[in-house]
Amino acid sequence: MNYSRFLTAVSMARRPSPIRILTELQQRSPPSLISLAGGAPNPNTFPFHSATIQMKNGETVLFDETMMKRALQYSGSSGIPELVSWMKLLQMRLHDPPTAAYSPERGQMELCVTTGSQEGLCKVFEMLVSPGDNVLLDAPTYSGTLAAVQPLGCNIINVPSDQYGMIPDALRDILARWDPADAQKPGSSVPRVLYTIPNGGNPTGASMTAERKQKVYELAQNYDFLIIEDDPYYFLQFQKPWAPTFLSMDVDGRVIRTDSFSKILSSGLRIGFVTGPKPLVDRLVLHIQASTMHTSTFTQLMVSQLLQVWGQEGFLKHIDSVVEFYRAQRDAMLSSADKWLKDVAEWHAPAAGMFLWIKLKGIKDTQKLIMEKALEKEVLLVPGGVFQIHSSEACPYVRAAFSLSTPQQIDEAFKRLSTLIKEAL
Ligand SMILES: Cc1ncc(COP(=O)(O)O)c(CNc2cc3ccccc3n(O)c2=O)c1O
Repeated sequence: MNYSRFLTAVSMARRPSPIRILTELQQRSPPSLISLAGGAPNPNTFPFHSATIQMKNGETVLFDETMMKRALQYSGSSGIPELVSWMKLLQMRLHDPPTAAYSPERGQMELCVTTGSQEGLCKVFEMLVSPGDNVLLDAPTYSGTLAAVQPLGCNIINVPSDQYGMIPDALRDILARWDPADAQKPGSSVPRVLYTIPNGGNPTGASMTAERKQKVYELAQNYDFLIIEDDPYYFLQFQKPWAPTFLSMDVDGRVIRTDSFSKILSSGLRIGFVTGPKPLVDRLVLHIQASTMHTSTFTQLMVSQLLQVWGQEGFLKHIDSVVEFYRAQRDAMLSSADKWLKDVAEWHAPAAGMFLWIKLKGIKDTQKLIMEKALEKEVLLVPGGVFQIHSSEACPYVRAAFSLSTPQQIDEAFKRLSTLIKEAL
């Protein structure tokens, strides 16, 4: 793969930070090294001494004095080594990426830690998308993605999708306006980036089938574009085996995958990962060096210590309990929807994630209904327009999250929504 053709001028201009190089050199050196180089503060001046994090299963995550000093200090921009290596091993076990065995220049699988997958997404788009570029994505989509992409001045091309995700034949029809042979010509307008949320899509709850992913990947090969696989709900799939990922079929090194611990360990700790070809991930790390420097060392160490104790088996066992919780929540929402909404709305049962995408019958646009009338009835959902490329366009959908409210609250909420819709009709 010729990765340089995908990079923006800004990304191409990034250079390693000399200070960060010194920090990482020092961290790799023996304790006998005396460094007068780094401008790091002396942790003996920090007021924090130690900490013990009590886990619900009775275990503890301990920050003794030495660990606390490390936790409170700067660390490497790609993530602390033990977390990076733990996650790389998990990716190998879950996805068996063909790129794991490749040489760096051929797109060897690399991984870095980001402050939530939101940081990863934002930096990936800023690395790849220049003003005027054609970017492929299936909308409605996560509003945080639109917030990251739209300011870049690109031309977002909406690829139609349904409850099984992006529709490959629709993508093929869109791409037919270009000649694949032109893809690598300088100044070519052939799209270089496709973004999708393959599992438990936000807001639609849609999950792509393996067959559709394979067809999309083949189109990516034919037109030589990269695939951004934004997959924070991968671990919230209600059925096993979990769907094969784009990363698992990436024989070319053209998939950039963002993962998140937000839906399974903690959203406030802000731990995400970008997994992709080394030439691209290394470029992202240069951006991290110049922006946040790194994700909080303390939170990385807290999570990393837990994962060391749990191991992969313990981690996956925890995921099973999280999936059971959300399955019960989903089922509660579906039964309440059947009870209160079946005459006034329609929906598909999500196979993953935490959202139900509900189309209100006879309502052209839900914006006013939700932002004004629903609040009077004391029920809040997200009007579907916010997930559209052009949010001002009418949208008959609402997004309902089944993550936080109890089944009883969900039932009452849908009862109120039902009254609201019937009054509006
Ligand atoms: C598809 C997709 N990709 C990336 C992210 C970012 O997750 P991160 O790993 O935590 O950075 C998300 C998070 N989605 C949401 C977050 C959120 C936060 C506060 C309040 C509301 C929120 N709502 O509604 C959301 O959908 C997502 O759905």
